[in-house]
Amino acid sequence: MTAINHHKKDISRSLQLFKYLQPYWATIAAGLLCLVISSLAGLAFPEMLGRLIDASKQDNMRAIHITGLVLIGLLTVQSAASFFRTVLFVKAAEKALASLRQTIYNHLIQLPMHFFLTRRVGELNSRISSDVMLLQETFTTTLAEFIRQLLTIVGGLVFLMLTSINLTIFMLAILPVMVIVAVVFGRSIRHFSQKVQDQVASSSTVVEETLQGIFSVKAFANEFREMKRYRERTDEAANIGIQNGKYRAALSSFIIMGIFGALVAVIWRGAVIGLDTGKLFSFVLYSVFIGSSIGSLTEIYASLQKSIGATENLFAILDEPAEPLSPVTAIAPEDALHGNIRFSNVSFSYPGRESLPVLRKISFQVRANQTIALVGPSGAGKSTIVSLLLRLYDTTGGHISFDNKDIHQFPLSALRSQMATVPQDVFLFGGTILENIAYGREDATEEEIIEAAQKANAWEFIERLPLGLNTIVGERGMQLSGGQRQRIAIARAVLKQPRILILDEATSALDAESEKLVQDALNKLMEGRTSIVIAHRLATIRQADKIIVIDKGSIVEEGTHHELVNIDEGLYRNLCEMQFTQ
Ligand SMILES: Nc1ncnc2c1ncn2[C@@H]1O[C@H](COP(=O)(O)OP(=O)(O)OP(=O)(O)O)[C@@H](O)[C@H]1O
Repeated sequence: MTAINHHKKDISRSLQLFKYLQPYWATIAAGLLCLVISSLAGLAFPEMLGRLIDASKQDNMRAIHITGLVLIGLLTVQSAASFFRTVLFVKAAEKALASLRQTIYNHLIQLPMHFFLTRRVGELNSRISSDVMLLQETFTTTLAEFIRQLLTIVGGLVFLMLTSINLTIFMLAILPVMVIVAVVFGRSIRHFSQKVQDQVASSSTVVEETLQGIFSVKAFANEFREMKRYRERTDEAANIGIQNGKYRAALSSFIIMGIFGALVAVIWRGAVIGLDTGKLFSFVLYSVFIGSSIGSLTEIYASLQKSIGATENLFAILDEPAEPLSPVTAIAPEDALHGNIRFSNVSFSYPGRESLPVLRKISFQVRANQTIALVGPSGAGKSTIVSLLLRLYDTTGGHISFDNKDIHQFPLSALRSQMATVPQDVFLFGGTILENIAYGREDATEEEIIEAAQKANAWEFIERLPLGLNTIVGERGMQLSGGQRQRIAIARAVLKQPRILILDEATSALDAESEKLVQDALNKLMEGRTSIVIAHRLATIRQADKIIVIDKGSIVEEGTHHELVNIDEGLYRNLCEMQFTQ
């Protein structure tokens, strides 16, 4: 019962797909018309061939020529119609699928962070590419084929009935049965071939493993054990292969006996009831058409099933609730941040890991334009505090407020657009340096970008590159050093002019020169705005207005550098001693 309901839901889902095709209904209607014309022309073909044969038997030259011309005309119509059918269907399908891809991607990118915690990027990517590709196949080919085969079957049957009802019934009793058996048989053989391939793959794993680990094989004198293992796997593959060969042989015998036998039976029967040669000829041709159409229908059914599955996957993404985002053009005065932040008894655990509290009743306050540093051992929860500040996740307890206004009262996009982060691992997109800096503010002019690069101490290395700002970075371009990447991220932040700046210090040590350049750039950037620094190297945060020491999700110490180093046995003092005595 539930399976049936599920199936119904899938189908109604698939019908929703037609919404994307709707804007192109005129193109599709024209395509359908071409499809009907080409199918009808195809259907008339055996009939005309039969007439040609009859005419030649009667030595009627005039009829021979006319029928020949009609046949050529039919072919011309059919080829032209099938040309336009393909062009029109592809056009409608491509446009509809592009809009489906856009809808899915637009939704996906607006989903909250926790959605991405449980999904793999590869899986999501394959939904947008291969699942949509499957639908492409369906819309451009499968559906058209489905209609064409149906028309062929129905139209073919009409022609057959007109020729001889008696023989039609005889044919229907045997041919479709044979075709369906052959197709089902063929499909199960394909499944079986998959098994053979799996077995072969498993035997080659033995070869790969043992050759890669040849040292261990020899060191443990395990050659004979491996030989036995390989023999077992290959023998098994051979057995399955032999079994598969038997099935395949049986299938070809079946096709010869069953399908050709059925055709012979039809011809025999036709001869018995005394059908004209031409009529018999077209009868057999129609029977072949119908037989192959029935065969393709089962294939089409399988492929439609796959498309329904793909649709289900795609719509599952659309079912996820998105974040309430909106394009930010200007910040409304009431949404403008002044830079005061307050955490009151904030607790948090990551979605799906509710039993593991990551933050426990954290309370602290930052006043506008202050710099505070978050310090603590790895895994203490520092990055998590930053994620909550950006409202990438919602707290599970307590409140966060900006300028005494609850975080939820700010439109999400407006809130995030007033903060900038310089992360530990700076992610650069595969474009130019210019584009990467402009990620901070899309409408920035080249002068502003250069100015930002100068403030970030990035300009001097950019200037020295042959292509300057137009140097391509990333995988297919130039690889930048850690310090250079950070300065690009700082330039992004400079361009954005955020009210609140979040710095996640790089843990990997930079050389002294880059370190100084990065630090100088950061110091300039931090002026006149609220800054939150996740500090790994404690030497850089002595000037912070406040240092918050976090351990296992709780605040354990809080104060200036001077206050904290004076706490006997304090965690901060301990961390400092460890770093400075190294
Ligand atoms: N996406 C996540 N899902 C589940 N648990 C997470 C996730 N991210 C972090 N955690 C857990 O939350 C805890 C705090 O992590 P967080 O990244 O905030 O620590 P951190 O203090 O920034 O550490 P580090 O200095 O190593 O960056 C860790 O125990 C971590 O395992």
